[in-house]
Amino acid sequence: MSSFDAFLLLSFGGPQGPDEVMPFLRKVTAGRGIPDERLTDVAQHYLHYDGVSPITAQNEALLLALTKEFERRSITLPLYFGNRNWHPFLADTARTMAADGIGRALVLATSATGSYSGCRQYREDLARATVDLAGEGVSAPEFVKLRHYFDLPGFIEANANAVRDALGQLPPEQREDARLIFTAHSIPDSMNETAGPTGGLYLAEHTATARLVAEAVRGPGAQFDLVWQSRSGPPRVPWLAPDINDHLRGLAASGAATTSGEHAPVRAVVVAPTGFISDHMEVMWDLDNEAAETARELGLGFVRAATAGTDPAFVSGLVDLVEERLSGREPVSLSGLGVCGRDCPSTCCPAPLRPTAEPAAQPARPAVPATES
Ligand SMILES: CC1=C(CCC(=O)O)c2cc3nc(cc4[nH]c(cc5[nH]c(cc1n2)c(C)c5CCC(=O)O)c(CCC(=O)O)c4C)C(CCC(=O)O)=C3C
Ligand SMILES: [Fe+2]
Repeated sequence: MSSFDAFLLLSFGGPQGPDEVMPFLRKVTAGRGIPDERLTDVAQHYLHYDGVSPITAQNEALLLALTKEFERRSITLPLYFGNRNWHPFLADTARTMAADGIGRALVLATSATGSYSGCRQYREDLARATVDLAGEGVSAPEFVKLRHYFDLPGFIEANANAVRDALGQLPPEQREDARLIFTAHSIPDSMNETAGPTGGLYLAEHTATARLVAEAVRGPGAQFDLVWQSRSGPPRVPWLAPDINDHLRGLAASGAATTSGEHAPVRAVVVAPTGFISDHMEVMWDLDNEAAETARELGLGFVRAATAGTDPAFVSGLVDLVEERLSGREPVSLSGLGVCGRDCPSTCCPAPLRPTAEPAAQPARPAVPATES
């Protein structure tokens, strides 16, 4: 059994005012081949909310809820918070942890699934912070990233609660037939193809979450759609499709195939962003503004389900995940995909080739240790 002396919440980060929007976006997209028009577009999403991304406040709320749950269960690890792209930056947090005498920390990333963007890039961030601190003569803690939690019972329960609440907001006559649509962040097809030890893990994990939530709400074999949102990158590069807006148009035009093979008109949808653990900018802009507007134009009833956020079932599930590592308890996998993201081979989820980026603009990628138990 291994011992840990701290817990680190590791996230993406987001701007906290209008002046921070462009510097944040440049940092996120450096060397990524994202067209300038897309950057200007996304800047408008943030500026619409006075340049404040919701993600930092959401993470602070999660950290507070986790702190309380640690206390309730008498887990004495101190909790820290650091980000990849904005304050508090991971390297600063790691420096504080080192000064506090932390030797080994469990890390929870705010992405529940695998892929380069959702998993490996966080491992690289941890490795880079360690290298950066070593350059200052500081020895960073050893970081151990927790496994993926896309099928954690508490995550499924929190999302199922949210879908039930959303269905309850539809007019009674639309509830039973409302289409359950799950969304996650689109990624390039090629990133999905290389996700996980044998490929396709991003799609497999999001499909598992969607199925488990749909079945928790409507019973075994329940119908559901899994679609994608927030695509970026040049149009000629294929990303996971269909996009939520195209999907809504398709449903309105041709209806949905029922189990008996007929096409029934779709009158209402519940859209559950199970690919996000809290209300990120992508959820607020791409769903609450854009997709809601598409549905309105099509005359479709539309309710967006809440994200897991600080739902007590989710918070408790995350602390189960911590206790699993503290006590060596057997992991629970509801989906049958098994334990994902724990002992990753070094070839797992490789950084995508970015043909449009200047080689010099590529940040140096520190080696990621193959295993880390
Ligand atoms: C899989 C995935 C998650 C995981 C889900 C999770 O971890 O929750 C995620 C999270 C997030 N992505 C975020 C923001 C952005 N992502 C971008 C760009 C990209 N994301 C990608 C994928 C993902 N992204 C990809 C393949 C790109 C293309 C560039 C590249 O190959 O790296 C861009 C650039 C502009 C644009 O093109 O949109 C921005 C601003 C925020 C913060 C939101 C806030 O402020 O609330 C969060 C949590
Ligand atoms: Fe992103």
